[in-house]
Amino acid sequence: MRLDVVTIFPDYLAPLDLSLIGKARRDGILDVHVHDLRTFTDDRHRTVDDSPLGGGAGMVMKPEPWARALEHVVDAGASQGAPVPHLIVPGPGGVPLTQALAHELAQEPWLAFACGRYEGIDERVYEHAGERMPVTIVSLGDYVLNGGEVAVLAIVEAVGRLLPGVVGNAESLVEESHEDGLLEYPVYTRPAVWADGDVVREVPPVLLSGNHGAIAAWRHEQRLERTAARRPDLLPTSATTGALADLDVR
Ligand SMILES: N#Cc1c(N)n[nH]c1-c1ccc2c(Cl)cn(Cc3cccnc3)c2c1
Repeated sequence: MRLDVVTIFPDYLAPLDLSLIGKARRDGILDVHVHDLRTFTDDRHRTVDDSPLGGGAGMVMKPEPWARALEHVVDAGASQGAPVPHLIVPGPGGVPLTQALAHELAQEPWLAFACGRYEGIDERVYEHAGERMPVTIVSLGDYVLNGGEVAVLAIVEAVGRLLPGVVGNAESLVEESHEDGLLEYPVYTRPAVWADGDVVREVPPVLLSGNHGAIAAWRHEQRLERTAARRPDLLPTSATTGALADLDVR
C-alpha cells in the first residue's frame, strides 16, 4: 500500500518511522511519502493561508497550493495499480473512524491524506479533488483537535496494522476491542502472585488451570461484562436481556 501525506508540519508524521508501521515501511509493505504543502506555494513567503471570505475568526487554507500538491501526488504515484488515490481528509465534521472503516481502507492500494490546519481548507479544494479521485472526510471522534496530523497518525496505524505481515501474530487481531463488537478481555502475565508492598495481587485462578475451554469461557464473559459496563451502546439489545442480565455489572 502506498500512502501520501500532505501537511505543513512534515515532522509531525515522524512517528510513522517507528514501531510496527516503521517496520512495515522497511519491509516494503507500506510505501509512505510525506509532502510539505509549502513546497507547492508560489510566493516568497510560502503562503498557505488567508483570511476567511465573509469574515470570521482565524485563517483558511488557500486552494492553489492544495491543488498543486494533490496534482503532484497523483502524478508521483500513478504506477500504484490505481490511477488515483482515495483521498482521506481528517475533519471534525467527517464520518467517524471505525474498525469497519479501517478494514475498508486497508483494502485500497493507495491512500492520500490531506492534513489541514487553521480553521480548515477552502471548500473548493474538496470539490476540485472530488472531480479527480474519491474523497472521504474522516473524524477521530467528537472532540476538537488543532489540525489533521494527529488524525492521520491514528488512521495510518489503524489501517496499517490490518495489512498482512504488519502485526507478527495475526491471531492477536481477532479478539480485540471493536473487532467483533465487544471490548477486549483483561490480560495478565507473570508473576502469578504479585507482592505489591504488603498487598498481594493474584491472577484469576482459571488462567492457571490449563483448562482452555474454561479460560475461553471466562474471557468471553469478561468481554461481555466490560462491554456492558463501559460501552453498552456496542451491545445488541438481545444481549442485554440474555446472559448479561444476570451479571453483576458495576
Ligand atoms: N479528524 C479530526 C478532528 C477531530 N476529531 N476534531 N478536530 C479535528 C480536526 C481535523 C482537521 C482540522 C483542520 Cl483542517 C483544522 N482543524 C481545527 C478546527 C477546529 C475546530 C473547527 N474547525 C477546525 C481541524 C480539526
